[in-house]
Amino acid sequence: MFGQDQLPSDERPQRLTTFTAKHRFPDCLSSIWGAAQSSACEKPVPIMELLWEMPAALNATFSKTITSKVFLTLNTSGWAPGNAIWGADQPQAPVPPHRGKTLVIFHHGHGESKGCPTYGDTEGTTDWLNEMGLDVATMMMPFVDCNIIKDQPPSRHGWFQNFEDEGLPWVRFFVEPVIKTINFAKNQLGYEHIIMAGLSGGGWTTTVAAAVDPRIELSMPIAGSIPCDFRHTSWDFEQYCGDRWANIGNYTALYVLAALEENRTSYLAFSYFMKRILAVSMAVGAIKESRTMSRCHESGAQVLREKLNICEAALSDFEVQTIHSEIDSDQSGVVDWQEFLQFVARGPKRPEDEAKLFALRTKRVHRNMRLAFNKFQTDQSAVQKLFEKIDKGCDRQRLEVVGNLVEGAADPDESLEHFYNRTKEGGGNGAKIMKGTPGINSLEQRPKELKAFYKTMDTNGDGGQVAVIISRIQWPGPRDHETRAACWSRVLRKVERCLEDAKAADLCEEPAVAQRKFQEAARMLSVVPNGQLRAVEAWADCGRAGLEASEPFDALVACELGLQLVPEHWRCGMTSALALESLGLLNIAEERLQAAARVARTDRDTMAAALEGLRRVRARLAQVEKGDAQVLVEEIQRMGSLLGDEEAGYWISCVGECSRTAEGQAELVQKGFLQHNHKNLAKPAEVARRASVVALRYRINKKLQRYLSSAGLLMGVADKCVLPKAVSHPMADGLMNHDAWQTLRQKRIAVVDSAVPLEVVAKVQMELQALRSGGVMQNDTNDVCNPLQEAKYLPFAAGTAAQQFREKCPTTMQVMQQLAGLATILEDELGLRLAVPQSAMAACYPPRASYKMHLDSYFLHGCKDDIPRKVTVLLYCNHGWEPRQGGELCAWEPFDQGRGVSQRIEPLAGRLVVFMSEEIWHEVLESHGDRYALTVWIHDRERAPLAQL
Ligand SMILES: O=C(O)CCC(=O)C(=O)O
Ligand SMILES: [Fe+2]
Repeated sequence: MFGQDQLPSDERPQRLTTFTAKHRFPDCLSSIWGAAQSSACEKPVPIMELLWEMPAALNATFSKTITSKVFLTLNTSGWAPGNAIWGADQPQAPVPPHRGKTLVIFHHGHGESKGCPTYGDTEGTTDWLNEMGLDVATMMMPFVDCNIIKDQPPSRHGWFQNFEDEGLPWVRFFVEPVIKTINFAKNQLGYEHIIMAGLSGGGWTTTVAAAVDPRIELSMPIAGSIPCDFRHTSWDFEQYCGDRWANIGNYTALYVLAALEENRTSYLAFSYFMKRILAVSMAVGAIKESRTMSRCHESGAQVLREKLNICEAALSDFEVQTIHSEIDSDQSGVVDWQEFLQFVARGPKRPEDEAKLFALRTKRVHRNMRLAFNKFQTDQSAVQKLFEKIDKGCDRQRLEVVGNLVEGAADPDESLEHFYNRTKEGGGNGAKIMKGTPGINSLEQRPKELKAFYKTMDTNGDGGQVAVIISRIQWPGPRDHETRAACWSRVLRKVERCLEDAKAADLCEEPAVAQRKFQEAARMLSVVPNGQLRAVEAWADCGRAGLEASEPFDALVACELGLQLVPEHWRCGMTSALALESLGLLNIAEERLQAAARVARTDRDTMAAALEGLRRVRARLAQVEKGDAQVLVEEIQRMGSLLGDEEAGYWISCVGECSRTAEGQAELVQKGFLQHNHKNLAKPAEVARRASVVALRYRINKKLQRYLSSAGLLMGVADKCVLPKAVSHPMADGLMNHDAWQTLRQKRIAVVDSAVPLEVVAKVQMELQALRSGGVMQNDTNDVCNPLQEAKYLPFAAGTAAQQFREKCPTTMQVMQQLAGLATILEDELGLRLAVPQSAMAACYPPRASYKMHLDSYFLHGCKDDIPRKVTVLLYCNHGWEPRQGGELCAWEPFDQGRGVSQRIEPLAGRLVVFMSEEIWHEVLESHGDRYALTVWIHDRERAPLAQL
């Protein structure tokens, strides 16, 4: 695979231009600061621009021409001999630059020159190299900085996931421009030596390029990668250690290849990653001496820093402690030889990581299957065949129900009768399927029997909802000629078997199996006549086993499902509190334990258990509040492992970086992760610890909401979606004009005034005010970033719940549907594949409420299971809003986390704001009035669960 004969041989770029750019030399600017006109530092620089074009096609949808620009600049020794280019000895008339023998390729990775004004030279590195007498080819990765293209994929490098999924090589799009540039430099321009250096993503590219192309004699990757064994947290798609190609070489092999031949050298500059390596070396050192290493006290870290002659910023106590605890797998506080060897040997692949990877793969397979199913459904006879298969000899009635459900948009709370009538009237695919389904018409003509059918489905006597039917589909119903009673006893036999298996697994200490079996039993028991009490018990056991299997999210969901059946169930309540405790959500755990203690008042033992839990959680809360370093580190680890390396790594490294400077600490306060009085603590590590706990807890809470929502316990977070065409709206077209679409494409955010007529907005506002005074909107006390906001997710698509709201707030419903109708147009205008959840958010920011700086989805920042929000659509409904009432929305430029300038958008009535949920950091400033808004989030179809089979 390696070696020049495998590399592309192109040596002529698709376009070659030369031009002279007025270039402002950064070095110069600083030396004349305040003294002269900055234009005095601008000099014409001759530049040769190469353009490489690579077609990257997967199929009709994923096809782009990837362009890579390379800027060749010659050494500027003519301008200034030596290093001090603006010194007194600068020649009056410069000697024209001449080409040397060595070309340095400097790769800027993700580049940050903001739109390429300085031929990609982000921070003057190219200048500096030129001044040193070197010729430089400056380049960067596809889709960034100078390589941004017209129909840029919004996910940037995440776009290559599609290639990864299909097993097609995509690393070439990053590396081949480098190789071709070397071809050009050597064969066309006659350079004799090639050096390559790069920063960050450029460091990564340097590592990969130097491994495959032996013509690179000297390579210097800076902060680009780290061996995967060190649990590297990547910042962008191409660098994931999970990618197939990275598994081949695990980076380490690539480093070796870069210096394999005698005449080749590679300097690796780890910078940021250095810390982890140092920490491990420290462990080795300590182990060599004493064979064990006790938890690193701060003084220990200090000794280490002194020995290595590095400062605290390079290796913080926090870092040392974190790595120590990572190695200390039994958490005894002491690392022994065994643990250390294990750590080094196992790299990132612990059994639980393997399991997670496996789950991810399974999810992917499921997603593909779902997509396949969607295609399948359009063919009526195929659907019928499918039913036959699912039905497997069960009664006709079930078959028809499946038919109804295929039509989608099933609201679990909708009454069966309403659901049946709606699908019948609904037209489209569902109606066709029903008409073609044998037996359905005959039932329709016999209303009495239809009613009887509803009744048989209403097993728990609460009126019969779609949810019951859905759960019934999950177990085998009565077979042909089987009586209903016989069917139930068959199900009960299955339940008993499940429970036996579960208990056996309990005895064998296989909690994951027990959890699954208890869950299966609980599901069946929930629909068996009079099964509720046993169902709750099974849910409680499922929760307990889930906790033992270290699956607190699942455990919590199980207990909540139990509590839905019997709200006062003590064991479910208690286990749910324990699950919250192990999630690190101590505040809610405390509330739950208080409630459990109240319920348990009559029973001494249970009361004692609740009080014991309460004492433990309160003590923990107090330690966290006090800032106890060890406790905070433990909480960070606990929540970090629940979030996964990638997401946790993102938040911990962001917070860690911010804690080091006053400016960064202010940003943490702005994001809601740091209390004012914790700024300027003696050590940045203390700030980092406190803020990391808050940030991780915030993300855990969000993750929990996704779990609850997927289990149908919470509306509005991970709702099932429908395809955009199912919610297209004739008036959506009028919301945005040509210019607005253009702005959205380019700036990733667009603001449209009077998108909805004022009289309509006034009605919406009145309806929302009425909802709010009816106590329908609620505040999430755990959302530290969004304090005091009150919100309600309104189902706007179908079902009885939507019916209810339609009666209460008809105009709001219409407007929400109109906003959701933007999805089809968004698909066309931005080339996206979208899906629309079936609810939207109505929110009120009362006085003092705000929303700290955030993204609406962190998918591109490592949180791969975040809500798949792609586009945020907001409509403000505040008649006569005045500037003194505050509440402006501040939005930064794409991917700018609040460092540059932001636009301030007042929440004026009828104003529509549309932006890319994963790209635009935004904040709502403190409101001084009751500020109303409607928000529809449009999801990425690839990752959204569709409301169909
Ligand atoms: O109401 C607004 O202006 C924005 C609210 C927001 O950012 C959100 O709910 O995610
Ligand atoms: Fe937001």
